[in-house]
Amino acid sequence: MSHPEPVHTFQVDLRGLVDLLSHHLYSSPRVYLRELLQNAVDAVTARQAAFPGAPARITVHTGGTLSVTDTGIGLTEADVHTFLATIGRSSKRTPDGALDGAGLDAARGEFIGQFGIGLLACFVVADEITVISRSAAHPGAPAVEWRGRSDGHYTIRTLPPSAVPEPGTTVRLTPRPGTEEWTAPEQVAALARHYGGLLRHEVTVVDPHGTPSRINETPPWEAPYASPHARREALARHCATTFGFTPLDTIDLDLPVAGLRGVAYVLPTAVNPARRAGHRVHLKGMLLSDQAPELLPEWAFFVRCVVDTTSLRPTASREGLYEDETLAAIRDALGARIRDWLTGLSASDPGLLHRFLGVHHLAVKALARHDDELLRMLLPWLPFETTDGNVTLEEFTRAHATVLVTGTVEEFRQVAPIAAAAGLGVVNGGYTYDRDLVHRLPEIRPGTTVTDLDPATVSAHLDSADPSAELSASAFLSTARDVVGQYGCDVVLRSFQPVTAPALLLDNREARQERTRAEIAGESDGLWADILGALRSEAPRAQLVLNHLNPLVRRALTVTEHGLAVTTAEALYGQALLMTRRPLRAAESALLNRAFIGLLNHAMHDGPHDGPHHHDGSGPRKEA
Ligand SMILES: Nc1ncnc2c1ncn2[C@@H]1O[C@H](COP(=O)(O)OP(=O)(O)OP(=O)(O)O)[C@@H](O)[C@H]1O
Repeated sequence: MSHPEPVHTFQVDLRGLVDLLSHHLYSSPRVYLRELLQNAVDAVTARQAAFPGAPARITVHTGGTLSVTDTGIGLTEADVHTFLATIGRSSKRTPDGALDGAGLDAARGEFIGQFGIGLLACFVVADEITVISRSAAHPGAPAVEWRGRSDGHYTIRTLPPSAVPEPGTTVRLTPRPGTEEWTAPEQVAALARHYGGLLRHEVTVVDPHGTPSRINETPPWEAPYASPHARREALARHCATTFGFTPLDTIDLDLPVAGLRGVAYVLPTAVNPARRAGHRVHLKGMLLSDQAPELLPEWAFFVRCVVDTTSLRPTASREGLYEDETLAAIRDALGARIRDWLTGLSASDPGLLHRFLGVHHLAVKALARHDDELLRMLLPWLPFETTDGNVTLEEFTRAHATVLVTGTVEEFRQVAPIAAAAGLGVVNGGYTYDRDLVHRLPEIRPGTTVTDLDPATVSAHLDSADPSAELSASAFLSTARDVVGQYGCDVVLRSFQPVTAPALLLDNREARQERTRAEIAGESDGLWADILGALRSEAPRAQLVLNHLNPLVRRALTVTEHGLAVTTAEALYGQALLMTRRPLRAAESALLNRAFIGLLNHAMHDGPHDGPHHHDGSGPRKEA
């Protein structure tokens, strides 16, 4: 015979549970006021639903004892046992509504509370809470007084109706020694404004002298204004008091399906894209979080939002947004709104667009790389560093049918003046996103050509020296080719502006890599040398372009004494190296030193210096 096994119920250590919920769920004791306001709002909402036109007021009295009184639905004695005295039970969902069940979904439509634990937050600042209530739904029922203690015990007594003349609820608490700072009158007023500034029902805080202050106001995006200008000004002021900056512009956010309204303020200064901005999210007026980056897509880091919504879900601590499909959908929709604003600007307010891009171009560039439509609309407006200065691609392409892009900032710095003088249009592609973006220009402006700048392109655009000059320079050029050839570099003679530049070293990444490979291969032996040798590529070599217009070069071309020619070639190459602004390798620094000492020796009529010199007479000479 098997007996049915006895079923037990979990035993709950009330003190432990109350302590856990009240002290560890919330980040700061200050949330007690939010929970009290929230319960009052929900009670008023419930009464309004049952009795439209009933009074809807919430009053906070400050002083030694704090009380929050509402004209809400109130509680009968039975309600108190069921809802107030049962942790985790809430009147705001159906009894079988599990935390994500249907009952909860229904409740979310109207109420802010849902978990049935909010009141416990009061035990962070007080050891005892008193609730005095009279039901609006059962006006004949006696008023009831509930006293709950943080050790989990409570008492209930009924009061004569005269003790509580109007339906509604008052929650009263006296701070525990040490927590008075959270219930001090100014603190309570500040907290009430912080959390309840956008509540829809009248909220008043009364100071110990009996002076009332109205706490809540119509959200500034909903208030009526005399003109669009007045509205803009009011919103700018709201942004300044809320976030501490005057916005470049204000974007209205309105998603009726999500019961969401609010504004996005455009930051007037650049911010670090990696630091996502915190947005203020209100739930049915009550502030849920003032640090919610998850409200917007990552790319929208140039705005700060304030929104009020009916559809987002809070986490149990009410300090964050519950990451669900609704939040994801809202994020996408708000992202689309901000993007529309941006694309609309080019038509509606180009001046503002320019100012915006002046500050946030990096954000837009990051965004445009993944968004074809945005790219099409904004690429022509984006500023780039070019040989024509800091201009938009629109202006730039008017002057240059072919757009050359450098791969690095250094390349641009070195080549830009010479390329510009030769009539070439070069864009600095060395900054984040720029090279990628410029390469997409032909998609938007058919007929435009975009090419990576390589040494051959530049030297092809420089005028050749006339043949007779080339001929008379051939002896020096040959020596120079031997000398500079050791560094994987060719030498050519051209005429280019500015005349002050003696030489230009055109180098690109592949050429540099090939030199590194050759260098390592030269130093290693055995297997490594073979492998590296096999990797030898036909990468373009660097080019030292000597400027035939430059007086120093003209003088160098006349040097006939071999030792001096070698030293001069080294000096010219060294100077061009310095102009590339890239760090010198050890061999290059050594070359520079050697060249200077060599020149010095010659100047002192010492003749060629006699230290170890691997070019001495060893290079293939073309003439005696
Ligand atoms: N001011 C009030 N007027 C009427 N009923 C109230 C009031 N305050 C609390 N209650 C009742 O007590 C219950 C428990 O309140 P509590 O704040 O602990 O949880 P909740 O508001 O339901 O949910 P949450 O944990 O999300 O705040 C409420 O569901 C409500 O029925």
